[in-house]
Amino acid sequence: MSEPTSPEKIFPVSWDQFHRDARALAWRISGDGPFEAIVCITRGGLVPAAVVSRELGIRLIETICIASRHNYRDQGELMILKQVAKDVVDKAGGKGAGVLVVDDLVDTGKTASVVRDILPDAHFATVYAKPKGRPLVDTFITEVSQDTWIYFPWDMGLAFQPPIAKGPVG
Ligand SMILES: O=P(O)(O)OC[C@H]1O[C@H](OP(=O)(O)OP(=O)(O)O)[C@H](O)[C@@H]1O
Ligand code: HPA
Ligand SMILES: [Mg+2]
Repeated sequence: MSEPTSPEKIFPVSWDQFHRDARALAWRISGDGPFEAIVCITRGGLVPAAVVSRELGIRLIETICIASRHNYRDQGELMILKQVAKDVVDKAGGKGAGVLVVDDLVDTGKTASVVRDILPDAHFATVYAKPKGRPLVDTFITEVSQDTWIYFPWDMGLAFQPPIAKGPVG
């Protein structure tokens, strides 16, 4: 079932800001390791996972491929397109101890709870968090309100801005 999602506020994030926030995430979790592997939740987790793996020197990177928003913002059925490889799940007792799970954000928490079921002892880190999903993450950098939509740099491009004096367009 899709949920009605029409956030009132927007939070646009530039590449520069995202890099700084992802690096801050690496700093914050640097004392929580050591981590043997990163499990990155694609696609949004790919970029922060690259930054965190570089900062913390973690070279074993696995993915779990999950899609839930098939029509842009509206959340639909959550589909696991690719599972975590067995050798990574089997590390440190089979519950994810020593594994760092990385995603761009936690919103309703549905994606995070599915991954937690697979890796209950993993450390779960996201760059951004909304209140509903926040209890499911161990570490995040910035919290935004539930009615805020985060625009990631890979979803945006440069666009002409009409002068303020021209008034609102449309
Ligand atoms: O907490 P939730 O409400 O589950 O939402 C958070 C998830 O939604 C987005 O992924 P999406 O399924 O849209 O796929 P994408 O990463 O490929 O953009 C985002 O990257 C998170 O993984
Ligand atoms: N922005 C981008 N993708 C998302 C969001 C958001 O606020 N919530 C869930 N997926
Ligand atoms: Mg995602």
